[in-house]
Amino acid sequence: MSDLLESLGLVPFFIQQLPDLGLLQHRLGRVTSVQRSNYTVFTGSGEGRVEIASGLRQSSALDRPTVGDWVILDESLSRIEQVLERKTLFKRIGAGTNHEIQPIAANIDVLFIVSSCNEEFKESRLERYLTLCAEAGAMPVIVLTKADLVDDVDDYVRRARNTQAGIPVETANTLDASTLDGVRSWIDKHSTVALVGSSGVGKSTLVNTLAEQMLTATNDIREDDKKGRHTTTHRELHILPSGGLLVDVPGMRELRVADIDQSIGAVFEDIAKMAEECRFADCQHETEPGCAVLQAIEENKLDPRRLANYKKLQRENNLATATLAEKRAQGRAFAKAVKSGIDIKRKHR
Ligand SMILES: Nc1nc2c(ncn2[C@@H]2O[C@H](COP(=O)(O)OP(=O)(O)OP(=O)(O)O)[C@@H](O)[C@H]2O)c(=O)[nH]1
Ligand SMILES: [Zn+2]
Repeated sequence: MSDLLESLGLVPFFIQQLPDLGLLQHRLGRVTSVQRSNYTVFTGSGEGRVEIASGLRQSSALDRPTVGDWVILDESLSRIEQVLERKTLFKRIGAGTNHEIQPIAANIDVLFIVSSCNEEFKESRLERYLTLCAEAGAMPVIVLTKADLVDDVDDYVRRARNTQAGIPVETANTLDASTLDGVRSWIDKHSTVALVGSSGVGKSTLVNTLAEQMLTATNDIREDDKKGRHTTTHRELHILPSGGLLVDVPGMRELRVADIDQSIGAVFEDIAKMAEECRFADCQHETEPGCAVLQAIEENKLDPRRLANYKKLQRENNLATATLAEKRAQGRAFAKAVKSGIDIKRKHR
């Protein structure tokens, strides 16, 4: 296997899916950026711009390639023929008219959920990101930045640890590389990481310090296109100089709730467990008698804020699911109306 493929994060999970190991030579690659129907793919023989085969173009949005995907190219190395099964997938509800669920980034192993030790820090925000991370199937790590600016870092760490059982929490001054050993310990040479967090918490600074200032230099590569103009290739998957990969796509920064029903239970395991003791199986933990969750709040075993956020995320998920179903029904009705319009026209001819 080429060193390049290895440094791109190729692991047995993907190799095992190849029908023929000969594909490793030139035809297996990883998607490093997507721009409309243009895909940049890195293979063992370097970087190339490709399109997708017509079969894939007709498949649902979720099945089409996205940044981080491992793909197989056709023999002419100009089209993506197949997308390998993904380890993890971050997705969102598309902004288009049909509200399709679209992939944002695939095969991210570790998600750094970045928050700073100041007013920006909110448990509810962390819980939201944790739920989305559980939905994607990635490993979450909370990174608390600006630790150099406060005296009570331990208090932030304690609060962050309470957002999900067993969640790792690292602290950092992102301007000082010597404080990043904890963060670095989560990045091994085959792993792909991504960051989420509010504006200003230090994501870019963290990335730049991790990459020893080299990333921004390699970020955008100017090259000549066929018409002799300068174009800028923007990569969204970067190889870190110290090994490991970083996905930086705009969509990751504004993660929104979409179909997280199962994952809410994973993050709020404590509440789910308590709810098993409620008298009524469908207890909403509002005013019901014999509610074990409300009792836990009364006994100071559960933060009322956490219960409120749990309910809020559930409501949002229900709403997103309902909106999606409604839009799809509207879409079908519209398609039917158009079709019957065509039928009517035909009859009149
Ligand atoms: N003292 C201190 N300052 C920090 C730290 N992290 C970030 N900053 C500062 O906070 C400001 C915002 O940092 P950015 O890295 O731009 O934040 P960001 O999360 O990338 O923000 P967006 O690009 O808007 O999403 C900059 O002025 C940084 O120098 C830290 O750990 N300690
Ligand atoms: Zn209850």
